[in-house]
Amino acid sequence: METSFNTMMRIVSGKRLFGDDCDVNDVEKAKEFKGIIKELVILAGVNNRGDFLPFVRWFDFDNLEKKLKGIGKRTDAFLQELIEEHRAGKNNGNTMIDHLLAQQQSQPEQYTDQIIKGLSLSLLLAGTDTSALTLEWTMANLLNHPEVIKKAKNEIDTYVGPNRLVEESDMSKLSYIQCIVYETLRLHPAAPIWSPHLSSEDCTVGKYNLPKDTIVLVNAWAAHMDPKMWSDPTHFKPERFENESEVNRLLSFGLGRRACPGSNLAQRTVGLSVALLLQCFEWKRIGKEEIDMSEGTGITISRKNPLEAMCQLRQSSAIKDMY
Ligand code: HEM
Repeated sequence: METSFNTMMRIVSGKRLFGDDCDVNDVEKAKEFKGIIKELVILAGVNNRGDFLPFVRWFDFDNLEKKLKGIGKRTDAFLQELIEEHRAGKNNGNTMIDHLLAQQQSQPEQYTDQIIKGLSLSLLLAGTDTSALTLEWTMANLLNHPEVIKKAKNEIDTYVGPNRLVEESDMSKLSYIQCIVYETLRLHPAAPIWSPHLSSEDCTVGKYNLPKDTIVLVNAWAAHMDPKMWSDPTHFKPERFENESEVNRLLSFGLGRRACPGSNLAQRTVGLSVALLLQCFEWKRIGKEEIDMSEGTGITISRKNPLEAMCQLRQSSAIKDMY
């Protein structure tokens, strides 16, 4: 989660907030914000009785409103501080906040601080947990399939070799690693239920007639498990994506105008992270039993139990040079 948080923070504000070389105050703030994201993701997936029985809202039985207001204030303070740092010229550069503040100069009514905070939060919320979970599920799948690890390492050894680390530009050659990421996105789509879509005109989906303005909730997870769509759907088989056209059947990033704008970034960062983890370490399960693949609850598909694994540095010149 810290890696994906750093990636998103670099885009939004140009800072990394986790790592040995980071300012201690920043690390403290980042820890707090990481906690906020976790809480928000959990709260977003909670069933609110008040949505179904409006009179129940008066009582706020589960304290949901109070919790959300509290988190809202903490989030707002974190993001406002980021904006003020940029406004004061402390962190200026090619970042999202800087570009939006530049727009604020010419169109202040359009680009208010509130809008800038909202956009920053959308990226941090939508991009952090999803990418981190996908990486965790990928590693869990790999630990249960040592033969896949072996094939992926062969690919890295062939196309990158032992003398340097994998770079982003190598990813187009590491097609098997991409297949591993696709297969993980099929089995564990981090955002299984798309954001609500609305039919803009009368239409038919499968055997259902949808009148205009019907809210449609798509369950990507269920479609990915459909035996009519995928052979042996519950099994982890990255090879199924060696036929490139199969990728078009993945629904993990939504479809249409509201599809995920971070899909390319997410696939690249997860793919590169997996490649580096396999290039630099030997991986093993902590016991003989397979890794438990039970899912937790919430709006994103997290693991029920955090992944635990053993790893050992691989002996190669690229890795030795780093130490
Ligand atoms: C593996 C990682 C990710 C997965 C599985 C994922 C999945 C999704 C899904 C299913 C949607 C809803 C699409 C729809 O309703 O049609 C969505 C929306 C969105 N995602 Fe992602 N996402 C990921 C990473 C990211 C990243 C890295 C970013 C930011 C750079 C991002 C930003 C967004 C935003 C802003 C939306 C809302 C788009 C809109 O409503 O117009 N996501 N994502």
